[in-house]
Amino acid sequence: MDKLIIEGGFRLDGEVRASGAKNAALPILCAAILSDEPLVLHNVPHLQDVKTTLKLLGQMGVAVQQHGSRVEVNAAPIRTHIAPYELVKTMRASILVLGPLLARRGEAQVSLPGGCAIGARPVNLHLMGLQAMGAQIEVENGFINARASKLRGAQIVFDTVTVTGTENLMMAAALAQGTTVLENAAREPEVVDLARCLNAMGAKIRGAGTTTIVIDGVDRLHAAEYTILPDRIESGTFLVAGAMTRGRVRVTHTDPNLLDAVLVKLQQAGARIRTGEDFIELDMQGRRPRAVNVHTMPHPGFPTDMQAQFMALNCIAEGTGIITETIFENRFQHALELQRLGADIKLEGHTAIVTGRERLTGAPVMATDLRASAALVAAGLAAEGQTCIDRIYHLDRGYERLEAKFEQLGARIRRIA
Ligand SMILES: CC(=O)N[C@H]1[C@@H](OP(=O)(O)OP(=O)(O)OC[C@H]2O[C@@H](n3ccc(=O)[nH]c3=O)[C@H](O)[C@@H]2O)O[C@H](CO)[C@@H](O)[C@@H]1O
Ligand SMILES: C=C(OP(=O)(O)O)C(=O)O
Repeated sequence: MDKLIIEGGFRLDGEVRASGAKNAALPILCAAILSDEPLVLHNVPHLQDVKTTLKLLGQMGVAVQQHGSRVEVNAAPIRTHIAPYELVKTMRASILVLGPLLARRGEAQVSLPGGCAIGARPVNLHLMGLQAMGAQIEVENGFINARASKLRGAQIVFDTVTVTGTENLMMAAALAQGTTVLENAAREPEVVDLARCLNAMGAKIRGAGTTTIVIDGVDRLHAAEYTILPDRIESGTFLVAGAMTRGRVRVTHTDPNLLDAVLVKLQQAGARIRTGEDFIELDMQGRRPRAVNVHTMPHPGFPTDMQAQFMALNCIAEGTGIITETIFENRFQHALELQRLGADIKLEGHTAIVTGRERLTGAPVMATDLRASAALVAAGLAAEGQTCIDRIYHLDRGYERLEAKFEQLGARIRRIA
């Protein structure tokens, strides 16, 4: 198993390019199932979850061609509606084939998904929505078996805001008979990106980015070409690491509008932030960050996918910061590992009280999930001495060439097999 070795305690200084967003690329790749014409995508990030999705699509008979960040997916030859456990278990987003398979083929057999162990993560709202659209669904032997001769438009109110739930139903509704209204829908930029791509394929979706999305079903979707939006969580991860090392980091090919809640917190932490249309520059001017309070919320609130990185920031900041996680019930596993680097963290239910230490010291640690791993990398870069991070396959699921990009910023980081 690969590990990362970090020699920490040095300022990051430099420029790094953001990749395309994992959480937009994954649903958009699944959207290709809805059409029998090619979907050409640009800015697709090279990371393990994308590879797994392409393998899953390939196994269903979908034709895939990849040249760098350009991926062409053609679902004309699709021949099966089964998403097997072996592939689905590694990746939460594989549930996103359910809606498209059901809409296009009238049938889907999808293993219950895996992914980051950050909470129970049920899919009841995905299933409830599809049932409201006329699907018959049974869960048996670890598989969701769904059937519908033709999905019908429906009025669906989500009990809880769900990102992939909104995406799955939006895709299913694109080919349903009649109009679907999704109430209390997720407003994440990745939901908007999916809606834009579907509309480029001929779907009739309006309201994406608000809490009410209206989808007029169409008979078929056609070929399209689309560019995936930048990864706001990857961008935010580089900025936090820059702040923790009292450095200067410029992220290019990104979109500052996607990171409002995160940039506010970085400014509160004492960072000087400068933005342009497609870049964000953070400069700590050599100063130690100040601790900040963070309360995770659905978009446009503070993203849970940046919570671990801000906990790491508070570990080395001046003062005490309170982190409240409201989305996932088990997303504090990084706290125990950060304590190995000398952090002062008290956990009380879904709250973590973090008192910053002047210095952290390197230690062997274990990555437990994707953003926990990113937090450990940032902490390792700020800690004095050597940090060795084990189980980095979590990191490879969601970051493209992470160590190469950090090296570009001056980090002393290497991968060992
Ligand atoms: C591939 C992808 O885009 N993953 C993102 C997506 O995950 P994902 O879409 O899985 O997360 P959700 O938005 O669905 O989860 C939000 C909350 O709703 C609950 N819930 C969800 C569905 C359901 O049917 N029933 C239910 O109770 C979940 O347990 C959780 O407590 O949004 C999360 C929240 O921003 C991010 O952390 C993930 O990075
Ligand atoms: C939790 C995440 O991913 P997933 O939903 O794919 O497990 C994430 O991207 O932080």
